[in-house]
Amino acid sequence: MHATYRPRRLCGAFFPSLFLKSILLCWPYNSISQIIRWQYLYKDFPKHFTWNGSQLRWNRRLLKAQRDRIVSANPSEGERYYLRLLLSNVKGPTSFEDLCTVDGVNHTTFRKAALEMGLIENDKSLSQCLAEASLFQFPNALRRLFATIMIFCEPGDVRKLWNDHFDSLSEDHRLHCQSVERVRNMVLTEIRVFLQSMGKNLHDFDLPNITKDVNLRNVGHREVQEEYGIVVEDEHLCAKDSFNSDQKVLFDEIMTHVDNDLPGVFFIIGLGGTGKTFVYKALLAEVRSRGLIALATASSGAAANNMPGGRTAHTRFKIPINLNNNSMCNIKKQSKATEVIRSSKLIIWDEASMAKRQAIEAVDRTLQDIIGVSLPFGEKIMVMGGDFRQVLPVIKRGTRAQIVDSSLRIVGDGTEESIEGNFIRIPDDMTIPCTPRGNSIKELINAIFPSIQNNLYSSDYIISRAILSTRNESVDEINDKMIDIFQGEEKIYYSFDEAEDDHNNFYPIEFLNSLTVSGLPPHKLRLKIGCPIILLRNIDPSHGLCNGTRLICKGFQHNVINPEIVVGQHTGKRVFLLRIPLTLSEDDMFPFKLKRKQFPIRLSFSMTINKAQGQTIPHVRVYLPDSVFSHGQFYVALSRGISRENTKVLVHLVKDFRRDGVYTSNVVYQEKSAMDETKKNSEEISDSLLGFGF
Ligand SMILES: Nc1ncnc2c1ncn2[C@@H]1O[C@H](COP(=O)(O)OP(=O)(O)OP(=O)(O)O)[C@@H](O)[C@H]1O
Repeated sequence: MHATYRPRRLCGAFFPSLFLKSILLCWPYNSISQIIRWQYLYKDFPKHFTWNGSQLRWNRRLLKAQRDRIVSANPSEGERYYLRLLLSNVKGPTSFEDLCTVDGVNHTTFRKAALEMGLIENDKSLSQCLAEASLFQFPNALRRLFATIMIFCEPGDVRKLWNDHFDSLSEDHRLHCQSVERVRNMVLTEIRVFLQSMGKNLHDFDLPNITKDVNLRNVGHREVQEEYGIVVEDEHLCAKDSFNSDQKVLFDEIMTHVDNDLPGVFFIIGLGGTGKTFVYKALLAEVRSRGLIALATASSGAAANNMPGGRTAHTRFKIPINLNNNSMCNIKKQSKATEVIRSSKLIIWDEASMAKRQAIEAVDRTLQDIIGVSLPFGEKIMVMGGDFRQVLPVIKRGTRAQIVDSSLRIVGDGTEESIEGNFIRIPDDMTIPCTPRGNSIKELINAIFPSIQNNLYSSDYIISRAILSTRNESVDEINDKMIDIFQGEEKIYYSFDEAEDDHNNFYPIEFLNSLTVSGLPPHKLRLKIGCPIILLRNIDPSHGLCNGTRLICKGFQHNVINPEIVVGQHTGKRVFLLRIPLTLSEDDMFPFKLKRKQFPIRLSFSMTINKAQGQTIPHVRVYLPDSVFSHGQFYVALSRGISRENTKVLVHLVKDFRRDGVYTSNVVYQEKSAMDETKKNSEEISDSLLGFGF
């Protein structure tokens, strides 16, 4: 891309002593008001204004906007690079002094200003992150944060971090214990537990040894102890008393297998909200109350969080990311993970319909191998469940045939009357009238977040509503508008992006920053106290931090965020999050590998339909500027709410499709797969909630 105005003027800001009449130097004297200036970045200014050299002033550009860019600068160029970075991020600066002023403090160098603004990474960010987190005084969460840093951030000097922050890490224990050695052992033991839950150990890092075990629960196989230690809730134990007939048949059948030590594989299929999770919880409680191990797993973190002791199937079985038809899970026969699986009486896998067929087959093969029995799932009692009307396994840019091949089964019954192929009519009482794009978003927001200013600090209010849409662009647009409306102190976190192995600087930072990538957080993350966020990675699944966990931001500092978990079994827990390096597992979108260091979260006033799968959201608005594009999306969107009255849809009308009423095109795959053949030979329990065993 080339600049279309003369470089002498563009470069003025880079060489102020040579070219005095640059934008920055002229702004104080020209007629453009401050309000207008604040709307534009330096690089965008020539798109909207032209420079009149004789009058030494900027005038509004009357002709079509010009394409432009600031000449590039390399980090090795020092101040020139940092000036460019500031100009690319600060809107409407009036002078160089103004550009270097952050929170009222004037900095003497561009680098210092960029650092204070969070535009460049601080060498001491990890230490600062721990220091800032200690101000919130949640020592247990601080120890988890320490473990998270060890796992995700590859700190250079672990021992120094430990020494520098030992006082804060041990603050609560020191109140009750005089012995420094015992306190150190207690802190290290807890950190060891957190590390182990994330698949690492204390001796993987340069940390002191535990000289004496202070926690008996950790003797022997910790994972096994942990499963035995899961508290059985009375509510779940008594759930069977309110079962409907289908649930009762299922529960009794599965418990007969448990009681008589019979192997069995069951698949529970039911529409969203028909009580599958209700049955899983009752089964888990019943088996655990007998002193046996029942493992709760699910394909998504959100569903795993809905069951006590729930883990994602990927974490529990260590399913490889890149799967083929012969894959095995990464579990060693002598490992603790194997011991837990061997000791279990029952395994539940919720949302198995969302898992890739190859993942389930890998678990089947692995269980047969580690248990040493060549029967399905090594003769374990395996209860899988799901709803094939919902979103199927995600195959990036996969064809319909590839998606079908990766799925266990497709049950798009497609009973809804459709016209012109796949258009279905949305009931009138569920539609919101469509207005031009900008207005419709405004109306959606007003409809679902009425009186938001009176509810800024009500987590229940905020978390019980969301706008769902198909694509990230719409979701980001809504979230941007919402965070504008949301009142309160704002914090902006910029990501630190790099193209791995790009030694020739082919991909400038500015370009990397501009990329919006599904599955990665934004470059510019705007947060306010009380705003809802959703986690994009499995950080610490056993403590509720899974991909899909919803949280509310309760506090922030420069390098750390302190949110509260607001859904699932860990509701109410305060945690710490920090910037971690993130890449995409299957990154074939760019000819380079994008590495983005950012808090692994997005705002969740609005989220994609796929991200909402497994979540229950009482007030839902579905925004469809374009129609859904994959099997089950529309069904998932409509089944997130808990009532028809509180679920409404706004569809942008399709050109050339003129009919009374609101129509949208739906995608339903009706192919049959191998699983259907199996089902034909098995006993169906009911249409609404069916299970089968073999
Ligand atoms: N027999 C029952 N008695 C009382 N409440 C029930 C019963 N069955 C289900 N529920 C309630 O109905 C709601 C929906 O049930 P549940 O979450 O188990 O459905 P689901 O099939 O797992 O839904 P999804 O597929 O969306 O996850 C829950 O609030 C649950 O407590």
